[in-house]
Amino acid sequence: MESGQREKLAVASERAILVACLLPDTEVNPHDPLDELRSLAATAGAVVVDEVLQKRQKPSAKSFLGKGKVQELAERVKLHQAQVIILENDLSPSQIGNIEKVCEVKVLDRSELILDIFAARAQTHEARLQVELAQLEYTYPRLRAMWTHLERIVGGAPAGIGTRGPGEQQLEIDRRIVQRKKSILKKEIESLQARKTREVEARNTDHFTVGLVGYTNAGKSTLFNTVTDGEAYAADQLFATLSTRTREWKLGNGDTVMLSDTVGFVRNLPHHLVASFKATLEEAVHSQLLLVVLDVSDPHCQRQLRTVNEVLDSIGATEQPRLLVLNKIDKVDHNVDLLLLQKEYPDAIPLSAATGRHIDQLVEAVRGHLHGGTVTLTLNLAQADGKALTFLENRATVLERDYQNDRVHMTVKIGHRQLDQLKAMGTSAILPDEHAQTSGSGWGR
Ligand SMILES: Nc1nc2c(ncn2[C@@H]2O[C@H](COP(=O)(O)OP(=O)(O)OP(=O)(O)O)[C@@H](O)[C@H]2O)c(=O)[nH]1
Ligand SMILES: [Mg+2]
Repeated sequence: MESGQREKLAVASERAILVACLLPDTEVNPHDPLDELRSLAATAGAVVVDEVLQKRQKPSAKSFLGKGKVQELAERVKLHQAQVIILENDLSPSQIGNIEKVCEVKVLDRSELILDIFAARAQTHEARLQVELAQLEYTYPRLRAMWTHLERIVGGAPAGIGTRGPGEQQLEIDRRIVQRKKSILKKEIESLQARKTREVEARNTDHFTVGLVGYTNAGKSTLFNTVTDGEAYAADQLFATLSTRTREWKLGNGDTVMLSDTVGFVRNLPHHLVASFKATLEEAVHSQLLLVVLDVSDPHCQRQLRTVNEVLDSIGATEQPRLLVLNKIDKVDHNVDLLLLQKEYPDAIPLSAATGRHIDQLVEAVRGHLHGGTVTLTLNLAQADGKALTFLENRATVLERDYQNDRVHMTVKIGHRQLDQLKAMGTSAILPDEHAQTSGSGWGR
């Protein structure tokens, strides 16, 4: 085949060969380096017909894999009548092109596979815009590079990913048009984000907000449905949820919080996706408490927890407390991971979102965070305490506010961690002693 391998990036029901090139710093499961790629491929609907591993000290500049390995792949493609090669590693456009030339089938890297899944799943207007932008940024240069050494232009409207997002058709369009399209998409997304931020902030002042975060397939949507009678889509596949949903969670005794379900994380999420899905995670970034949901029946749950914490740090969700939820305990009896996690995180709550077991403990813990402690303080506005004031408005619940000249006396409900942050921000702002005192119980957990 001399051209057109990549006219259609979707891999649904295609025969796929999975390949991982293991470099000294490749972050995969050493016992089964292809496990995650396998689930991603299955989620995208590919049929895996073969798996290939190669160990190298560094990638080959030309085709990432060694020359002999690429030859071997070409033979395996023929043997299994494979239609696509999917690599664990992220390749440069020309490396992809070079493997395609030898193997005569299309080649996708991990980021493109994830993009493909996102493209198929994106349901809201915003999610679609984000996927489209990410495809323009990531896939377009790769298609373009391929194109330059193709002699013949394949006409006709492509199916599959090309109809969902910007696919092969874009190849015929001038680069400048793509640039213009990108900036229009960015503007549109920015305005959606700004609106969302305003909505989230408005919600935060009315209600205590709780965000569900975690690795994809951890059970966030199941937990969301269990506690809110919501109807978030829960399914045994990766990235079942692609946009955020928020509902009331009644904790009993008249206590209500707003709970948001969010998109799941995955190791090494392509950075264009991290950037573009930040908006989807906006609710999580701004929520006052994060419930980190972990699937303890997954043998890689420890690693997944690390990924989740890293992603949260990278999107700036660092101010609110994180409460660890050890989900799917109905699937395991005292496995080692569960015991280790409980030892390491004594506040973690083991439960089953599916059966409802120990949900009451979660409710109690959230209630503890909701009530936090009450602090009375005075901000001296003449001393440039605008920052502290904004912080309080966003991160605490203001119960009372009384302006007197250049001072504002406030009573706020605030968590431990937030109070520490407030203090670190400039204690001159807070008049101590008789004005600033903490009261009440139920701090944290
Ligand atoms: N056995 C068991 N299965 C569960 C439990 N919670 C969730 N599941 C199953 O795990 C799968 C994934 O659940 P979801 O709720 O869709 O997971 P998610 O975290 O929302 O996933 P994404 O939306 O992809 O990020 C589904 O098949 C659920 O039925 C549980 O407590 N026990
Ligand atoms: Mg979900």
